[in-house]
Amino acid sequence: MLEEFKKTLQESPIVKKGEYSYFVHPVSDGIPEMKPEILREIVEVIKNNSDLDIDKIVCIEAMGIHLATALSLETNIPFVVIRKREYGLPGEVPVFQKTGYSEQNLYINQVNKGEKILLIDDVVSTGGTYIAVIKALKNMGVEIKDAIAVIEKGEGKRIVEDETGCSLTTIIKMDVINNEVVIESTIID
Ligand SMILES: O=P(O)(O)OC[C@H]1O[C@H](OP(=O)(O)OP(=O)(O)O)[C@H](O)[C@@H]1O
Ligand SMILES: Nc1nc2[nH]cnc2c(=O)[nH]1
Repeated sequence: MLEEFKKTLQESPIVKKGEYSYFVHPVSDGIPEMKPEILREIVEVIKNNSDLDIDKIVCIEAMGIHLATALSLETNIPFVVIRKREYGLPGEVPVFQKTGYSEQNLYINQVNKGEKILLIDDVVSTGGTYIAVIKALKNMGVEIKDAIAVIEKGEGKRIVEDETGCSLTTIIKMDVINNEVVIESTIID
């Protein structure tokens, strides 16, 4: 279980974004090509480790979308996308997202007070994205039953949990050391 995911992650090219060492992997970038078995394994692990008594899956553009799609097809639970585009629809909530290499606004639409959700994204690294999104969803009165970041890079999980009080499930913990991906643990170890 997770063998192909671990192997491909270890083979990730590393590119520099300023000082930031950015790994490139199908789960987090859509390149190199995604092997369907990696997605299947991720969905299986999420199903086994989540409360699926929820109203919807909520993912973050762009690289949460294929994960939410795969999970939705497998569970029959609908999903919505927190977009990078502003729509100006009634109730839209803007969220300022700052990562290790970028900053921009995200926009939450069609997630309602009192709804139970599973939040999913591909990576947690500095924690900037999850902290901003979780705080906004909590302020909106949304019940986050599970928050999942498939790949945990560095200390992102702890940072998010300390800052939001919301527990974050991650499937693979890794870091980039001396220009290479080092896998530290997986959820099934
Ligand atoms: O923990 P953080 O440091 O905040 O990093 C995590 C975020 O970075 C990536 O998003 P990015 O903004 O690169 O967008 P993408 O999904 O469109 O690639 C990733 O999808 C997370 O949303
Ligand atoms: N693909 C990818 N996404 C990220 N999101 C935050 N950090 C990273 C990274 O190093 N690689």
